[in-house]
Amino acid sequence: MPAIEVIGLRKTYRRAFGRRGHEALRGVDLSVPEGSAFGLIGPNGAGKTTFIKSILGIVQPSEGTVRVLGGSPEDPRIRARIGYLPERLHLPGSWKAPAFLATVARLKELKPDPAANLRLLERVGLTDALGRKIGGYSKGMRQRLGLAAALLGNPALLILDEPTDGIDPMGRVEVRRILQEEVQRGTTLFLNSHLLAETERVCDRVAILAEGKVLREGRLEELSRGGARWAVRFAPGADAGALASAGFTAAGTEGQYHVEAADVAGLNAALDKARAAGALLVELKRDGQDLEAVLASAMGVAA
Ligand SMILES: Nc1ncnc2c1ncn2[C@@H]1O[C@H](COP(=O)(O)OP(=O)(O)OP(=O)(O)O)[C@@H](O)[C@H]1O
Repeated sequence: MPAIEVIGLRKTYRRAFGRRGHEALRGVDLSVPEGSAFGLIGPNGAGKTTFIKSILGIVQPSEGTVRVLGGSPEDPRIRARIGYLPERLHLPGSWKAPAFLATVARLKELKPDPAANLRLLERVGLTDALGRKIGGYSKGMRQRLGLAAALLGNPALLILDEPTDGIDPMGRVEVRRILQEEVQRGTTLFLNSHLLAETERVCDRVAILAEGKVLREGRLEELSRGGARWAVRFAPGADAGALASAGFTAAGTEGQYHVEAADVAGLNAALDKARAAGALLVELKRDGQDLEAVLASAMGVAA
């Protein structure tokens, strides 16, 4: 069962006095596998936030069906299993973080657990700010608190709209680590981020949305064409003949090779053969397009 299943989703925002509305989503089909880390990318105004609000039942679709965790997003039992970080977070400025989390936990009908809430605030890096009023928080601190609120109650599905907006580079590393831990725990992650490098590092599947339509969708390595090819650097002195018979082709520069591998197991099998022949691995990277290039070429198709 997919964590999110959307078929034929359309959303037209109505305008006053019967004027023609704005079509933010124009027939979106999307299936997000359970346990995946799914990234939604696309230009400003593509409909990403509208899509997220539709799968949360905040925006009423004009057409189409939305199923989340096997049920309706309007079902309170389904909503209780979703953690959501909105793009624009409204926080009570005169409150402190522990009181805010306790209130969110109560709204989510969770058992009061102040110690668990404090651990969560520590996890998002807010321990030093516990005594401060939220109104004095920086943008990044507000985002961290929003993330803590989304993580309350170990949700089965995490939907995050620009989670690292305003967070400094080191903070982004921490947030990324938290998201990776959540995915390892089995949580499905649905991420909308303008930071493509972020999406690339965290997500295994990506959909490109533009002008209310999905232009491309799939596994990250499938989208970044050439994803089956890896660039490998071995320490000087590697046996070129042995490397060739293990499937490595020399790339010109000393020690630099390419290898084709359909999956991670195939890649490791080739590396095992190289190491068995005495070659020492120095560097390994995917030899494909990055997400920015994938997005640019998809947008070219759309133009
Ligand atoms: N409440 C609304 N009423 C009318 N139009 C809206 C409303 N919300 C969004 N829109 C319009 O729908 C389109 C899609 O907006 P949306 O916020 O979903 O895009 P987005 O991909 O999230 O953009 P961004 O990356 O800039 O946040 C835009 O043209 C926007 O102006």
